[in-house]
Amino acid sequence: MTSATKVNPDLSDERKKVEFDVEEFTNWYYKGAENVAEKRFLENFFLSDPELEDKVPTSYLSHKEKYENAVRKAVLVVNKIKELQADGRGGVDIYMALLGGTLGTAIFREANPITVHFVMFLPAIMNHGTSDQQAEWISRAWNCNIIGTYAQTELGHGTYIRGLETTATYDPKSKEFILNSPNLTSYKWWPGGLGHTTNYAIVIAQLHSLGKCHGIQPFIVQLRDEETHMPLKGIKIGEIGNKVGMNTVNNGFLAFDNVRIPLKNMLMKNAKVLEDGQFIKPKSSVLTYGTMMFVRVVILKDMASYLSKAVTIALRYSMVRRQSPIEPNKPEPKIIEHVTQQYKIFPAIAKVIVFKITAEFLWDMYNQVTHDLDKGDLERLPELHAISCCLKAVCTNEAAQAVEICRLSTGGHGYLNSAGFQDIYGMVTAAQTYEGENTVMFLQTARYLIKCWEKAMNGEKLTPTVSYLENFIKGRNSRQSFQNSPSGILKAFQLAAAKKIAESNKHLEERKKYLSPEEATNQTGLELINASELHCQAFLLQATIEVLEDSTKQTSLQLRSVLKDLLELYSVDLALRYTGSLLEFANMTSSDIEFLQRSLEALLKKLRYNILGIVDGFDHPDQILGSVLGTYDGNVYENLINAAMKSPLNQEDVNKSFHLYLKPFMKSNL
Ligand SMILES: Cc1cc2nc3c(=O)[nH]c(=O)nc-3n(C[C@H](O)[C@H](O)[C@H](O)COP(=O)(O)OP(=O)(O)OC[C@H]3O[C@@H](n4cnc5c(N)ncnc54)[C@H](O)[C@@H]3O)c2cc1C
Repeated sequence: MTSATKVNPDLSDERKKVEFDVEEFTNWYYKGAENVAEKRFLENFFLSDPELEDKVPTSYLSHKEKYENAVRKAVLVVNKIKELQADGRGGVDIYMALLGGTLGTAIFREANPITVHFVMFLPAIMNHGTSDQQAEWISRAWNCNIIGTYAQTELGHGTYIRGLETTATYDPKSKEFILNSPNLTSYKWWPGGLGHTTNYAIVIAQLHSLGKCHGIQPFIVQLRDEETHMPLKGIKIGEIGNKVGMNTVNNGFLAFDNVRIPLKNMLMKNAKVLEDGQFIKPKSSVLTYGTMMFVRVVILKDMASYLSKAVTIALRYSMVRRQSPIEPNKPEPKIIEHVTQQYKIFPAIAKVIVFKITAEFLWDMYNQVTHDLDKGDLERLPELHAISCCLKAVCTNEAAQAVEICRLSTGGHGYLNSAGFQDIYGMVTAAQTYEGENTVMFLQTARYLIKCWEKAMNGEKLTPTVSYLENFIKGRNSRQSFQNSPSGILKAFQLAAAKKIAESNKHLEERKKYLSPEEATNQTGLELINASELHCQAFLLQATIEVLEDSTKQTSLQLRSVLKDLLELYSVDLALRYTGSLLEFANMTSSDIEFLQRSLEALLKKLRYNILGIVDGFDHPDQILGSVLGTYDGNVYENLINAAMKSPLNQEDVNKSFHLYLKPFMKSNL
């Protein structure tokens, strides 16, 4: 972690003031010293390889060069993983660390072009393929003899997958499907790696057989020749162009003109087509939820990781940057002394911990539910689906907002690409849209909440994440006054969520009297989203309170006290951000708000000298941060000028444009 250069005294002085053992926090955060050792080993193994280092910052490369460099590195990384595995080291976790997360994004600042192969193509074959199909494809895919993507979204449809227009028509004579893109809006659009990287895809298409449409089904389709990589006959393929971020993912488009694939290429674990064209319905559609939820857990973990990078950069910079005397005639303070600056960064640091804890909580819940599923028990599946939808939406929304605030907290220098915020933001904001657009995610959770409300009103027992609705209906907590503590704030959120769900349901029912149920839901959408968000915020707080209480039993008093302060800061900030809902629904008064405001200010002050230990404890080496403002040594001005000197324009004193354009132009006006 330590840098070879001399540490800026402003930062080393700050480090001396931290009251807890930073390594103890790191071990707690990564759940054990063994995990920390493994993390550090992997970081060193990959980041010390000169072939994976970018001599010229990739932001100076052309779009094409960036892509080619990313493919080169993707191959190197997979080969290095195989090298590790040959030494008996590491399993699937290594792939997770390198495809996204902090290590993956240190190597691929704008993401890895073959990530979708591992996180969607392979899991799709495992989840939707029969054992014969798995035997045929998995080892070739796992060894990267073929590289695939997941092609669902089209130009015309993303969210509404039933509206997809690509067709797969079964021909019983040849025992083949014929794939077609009947119009421009049916072009596949967005799949990662589809442009020029992959040669296979899972294509989601409308299945037609014996003159009937049987809805969307997954097909495995070869797109390019395995030797020449040329697109196969009838396949039109390319890249969709530059994006806000993730520019090395090579998202592509794809169209089919009478492309034939054999019957065995429809993934048939669930629905089936027989040789004569007969369609056999799947036994249960819920079985397909598994992959989606797994990906959402990964997204939550990634949000914590990406935000932890942004807060580390913002906080370290704030402890070496001096600006604007607070009192006249006094020296300029570190900008962290401005209380408004503390408020920009400290709550975001608390969010990192809350998101990480909740991701792990969700992961345990996912494993429990999958275990129940294997025994044929589907009871908790809708609950898991509902909570994973709103968590995905809240955590990606909040992470995107927080990363942007971190950037703003570093003033003008944060706007430089070398500060590192742009790539982090590109990764985070993309997750607000992919794997289920956030508004739609909130609405899916709301649908579940309304169903639970109806059940609770009928006296039925509810599953744990919604059991607070039963308490509310029984009038157990509706009269309680607001209490300023994490558990008090949690109760207030549960009360507000319950009342908002009740109110949304009331308005929904009123509208259903003169509108169709669907249009009534549409008209009630704003309130439903609000209810869903309150429910989710309550869950995040509840999970964190429970896990922190349990996991800090063995920690030192000093660390426990700082984690308690962070939890309080998180909950107080949350309450202040939602005063509208809490005043309306949760017995909050204006004097409660005044008290919360004082608590917030007191907590910022309390955390002021310990907070650096938390970001240092996230344990991100400089290469992971990839930021001139966030290095461990805090020598930001030296870093800034060194980075500027890497600009290709600075490699010569006079650029040719002077002789070509500026000089003739300037002299012509003599
Ligand atoms: C970086 C990135 C990577 C991606 N990778 C892949 C990939 O590998 N494979 C793949 O198949 N796809 C991929 N996608 C596509 C992604 O899954 C879709 O963009 C996403 O599902 C949203 O669909 P859409 O773009 O059609 O938006 P739309 O569905 O058109 O949404 C536009 C607006 O309409 C609103 N809206 C839509 N429906 C409703 C509703 N029912 N109620 C209320 N509001 C609604 C939305 O909230 C949004 O504001 C990727 C996208 C991105 C950005």
